[in-house]
Amino acid sequence: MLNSSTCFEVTGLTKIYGEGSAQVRALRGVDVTIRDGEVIVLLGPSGSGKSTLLNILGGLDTPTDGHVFYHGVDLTTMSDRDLTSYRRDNVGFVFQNYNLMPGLTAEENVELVTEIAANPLKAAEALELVGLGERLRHFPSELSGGEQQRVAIARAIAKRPGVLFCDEPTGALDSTTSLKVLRALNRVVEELGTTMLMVTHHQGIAPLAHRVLHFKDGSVDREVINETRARPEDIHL
Ligand SMILES: Nc1ncnc2c1ncn2[C@@H]1O[C@H](COP(=O)(O)OP(=O)(O)OP(=O)(O)O)[C@@H](O)[C@H]1O
Repeated sequence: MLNSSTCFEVTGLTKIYGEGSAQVRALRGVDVTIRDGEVIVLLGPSGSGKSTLLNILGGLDTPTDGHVFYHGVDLTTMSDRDLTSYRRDNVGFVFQNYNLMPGLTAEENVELVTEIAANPLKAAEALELVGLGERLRHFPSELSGGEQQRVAIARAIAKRPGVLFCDEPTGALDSTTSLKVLRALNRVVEELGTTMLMVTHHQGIAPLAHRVLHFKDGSVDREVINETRARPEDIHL
């Protein structure tokens, strides 16, 4: 297992959406500790709270109760302004939809982030890391779905975030393309040491994790530790 310090300490995390009869308990007192450099895969049925946990840890949403400490600092008591700084300085997000700017090239899409980051990779370096060093001047419409997702990954990691959150990053891709995207993510975590949390419906991705959290009804129902992480070359989707 990793010999590193605590990245996230999550205690009693509860999220209730809505009120009265429309109330949904998305998280029911989640306790989990995540270490720096860990790769975590979150699995579980639709609606079991995976994205809600990711969004709260990423500072995109706030809990109803409980605490999230990032390197010892409690996100749940931060002002909106501090939470914005936390997101800007520490967090990268990759979603199922690539959300690239259609009028900008791959390089320019990544530069949108590198221009405002403190110690970024060069956009070209970030694109090189995800295997798109030859596609800098291409527009999103000139790239395949998997290539567009890799631009989105380059954009997310160019600021060298401490944590990378991926919500169904391969959800819109076929298995061959998914493996290319997973290879790019794997290279990022290995070369930059980024902590990564990935929500997926694809059980076959689980061997890539140090630890797999199985969600059920807003809780972590079961946790599986992989003694050895598989490489993307070794899994079949
Ligand atoms: N903004 C919101 N308003 C109201 N309910 C919400 C909101 N976001 C999520 N929920 C509800 O909270 C519960 C948990 O949702 P969440 O998206 O975390 O699940 P999930 O495990 O990520 O599901 P999926 O695999 O389908 O993405 C669901 O019942 C969902 O409908």
